[in-house]
Amino acid sequence: MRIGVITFPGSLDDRDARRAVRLAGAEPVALWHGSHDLDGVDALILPGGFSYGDYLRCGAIASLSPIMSEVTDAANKGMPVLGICNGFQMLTEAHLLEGGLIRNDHGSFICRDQVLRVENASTDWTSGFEPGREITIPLKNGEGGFIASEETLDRLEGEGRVVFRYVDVNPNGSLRDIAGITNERGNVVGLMPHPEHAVEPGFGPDTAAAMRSGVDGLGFFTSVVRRGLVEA
Ligand SMILES: NC(=O)CC[C@H](N)C(=O)O
Repeated sequence: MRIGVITFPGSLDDRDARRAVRLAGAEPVALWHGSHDLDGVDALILPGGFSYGDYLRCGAIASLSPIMSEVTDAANKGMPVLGICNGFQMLTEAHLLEGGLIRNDHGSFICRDQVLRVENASTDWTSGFEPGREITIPLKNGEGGFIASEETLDRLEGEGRVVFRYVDVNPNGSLRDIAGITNERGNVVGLMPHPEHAVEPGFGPDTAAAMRSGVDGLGFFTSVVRRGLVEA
């Protein structure tokens, strides 16, 4: 399986995403935002970072990059697409996911190890987790507050499209503690915390629970690889 990781001007975590893909047993493919060529990949990752210096709104300018028309077509045809942090912001700006991300309610950038509950373990990127499993992965952002209308929130909840919820602490004022969501089909997933930074023991979060595994983020990448192999 070949998984494309798109680099935008100001991307930061594209390299770690490619490393996570490799550790999960797939081939990472570096893609450039200014291209219209997805190079025949089987899945896509929009990585974290500070695309276009976070001007206007985080992810707003990157969502208009040339490659986003191909990303949109591929997503609508069912290709697995994962947006991590800045990538999640781009997916909402591109209307591939609902809602939006606003400035953290406390007004500051936050960087911490964050516990999440996997609420939906049937998406392309979470099928390897048991439903309800709690995982710890890093969180680092300035605009992580998830918002949507009450009607949209009710629909997301009713359709099981809240994929991750913050546990213990709501770090940014996200409505209903939502950390990540999916589209109707379950192939497009976006979340604020960073699974690609928790894929190797000794390099991820240093809380006691996370130290026991250190690889809570790897399941995102192995989930899509396993699904790809099953469907191949
Ligand atoms: N880690 C990230 O991707 C950060 C996203 C964005 N620049 C923010 O601060 O919200």
